[in-house]
Amino acid sequence: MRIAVPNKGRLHDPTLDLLERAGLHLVDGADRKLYADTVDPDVTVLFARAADIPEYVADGAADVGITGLDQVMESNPDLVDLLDLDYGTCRLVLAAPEDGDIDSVADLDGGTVATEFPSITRDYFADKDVDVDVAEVSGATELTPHVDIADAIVDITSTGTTLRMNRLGIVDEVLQSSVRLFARPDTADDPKVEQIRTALASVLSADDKRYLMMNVPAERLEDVKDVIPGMGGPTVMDIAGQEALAVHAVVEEQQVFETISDLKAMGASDILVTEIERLVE
Ligand SMILES: Nc1ncnc2c1ncn2[C@@H]1O[C@H](COP(=O)(O)OP(=O)(O)OP(=O)(O)O)[C@@H](O)[C@H]1O
Ligand SMILES: O=P(O)(O)OC[C@H]1O[C@H](OP(=O)(O)OP(=O)(O)O)[C@H](O)[C@@H]1O
Repeated sequence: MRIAVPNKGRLHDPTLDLLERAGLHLVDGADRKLYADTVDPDVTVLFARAADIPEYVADGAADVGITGLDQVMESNPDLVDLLDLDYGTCRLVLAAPEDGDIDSVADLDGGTVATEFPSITRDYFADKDVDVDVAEVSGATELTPHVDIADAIVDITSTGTTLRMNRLGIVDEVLQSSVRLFARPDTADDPKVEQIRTALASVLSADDKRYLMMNVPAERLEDVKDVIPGMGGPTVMDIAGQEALAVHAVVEEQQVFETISDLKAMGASDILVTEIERLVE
């Protein structure tokens, strides 16, 4: 099983972090290599450009890939999106000069749009029934409307800084993107692919949860159970030679603060809150 991951750029580090947290540590992950083995003898990592990864998966050079949805949609929309990994979050937008006369998609009829995403852009305008020339560029897209190469652009934005700096305003949103785990339709159901999907999903599930451990007076157990919004109820254990019970539960991170106040009011003591590495649901 081969996983294609970004070899550089903003997606490289978070992707390797995620693999590591999922238990797929690289065993010889020196930078700038093409391949790396992982601790799982059946899983190899293939490093490739973020934009090339969908092609590698489609061609069979890799079995699954991790890259932005924008890259998948541009290269091969037939690939199967298995899991939203929740980073590399950005939007592909149609933008035009703020002081120009393009206020709507229809205003671009007969015009030119520059983009690094020609396929998505063509599909978008075909869908809107607006006739444009698409000029493919390989970077610095934001400059093109100011040098008369294009009337508008389709490009990535996240904070909006780049558009603002180039005095471009958003006309419409074309696609919301984030990093995905994806596969070919014929391998999407493979048990090993499912194993990788489960491992990555377990890291995401653990991210917004905390493990709570505490001692609870036996007579307050039912009250404590009521305030712990844990998954499937808490685990309750006797403590040798003591009246109190040990109670463990998984709770949503954003509920930890409130839950602890309630628990203390019920006499819970020695409350420990820890992070969870993985949670297989
Ligand atoms: N500003 C951003 N905020 C969040 N995600 C982004 C941003 N820009 C790009 N991305 C996501 O990261 C992916 C890769 O972008 P990045 O800029 O790291 O690669 P790249 O520069 O195209 O790589 P290469 O240099 O190999 O061509 C994009 O396809 C998109 O999904
Ligand atoms: O809305 P913002 O937060 O300003 O982000 C948007 C910018 O981020 C990306 O470029 P990046 O910084 O990765 O440079 P590159 O595409 O030249 O690698 C993208 O191509 C935009 O230009």
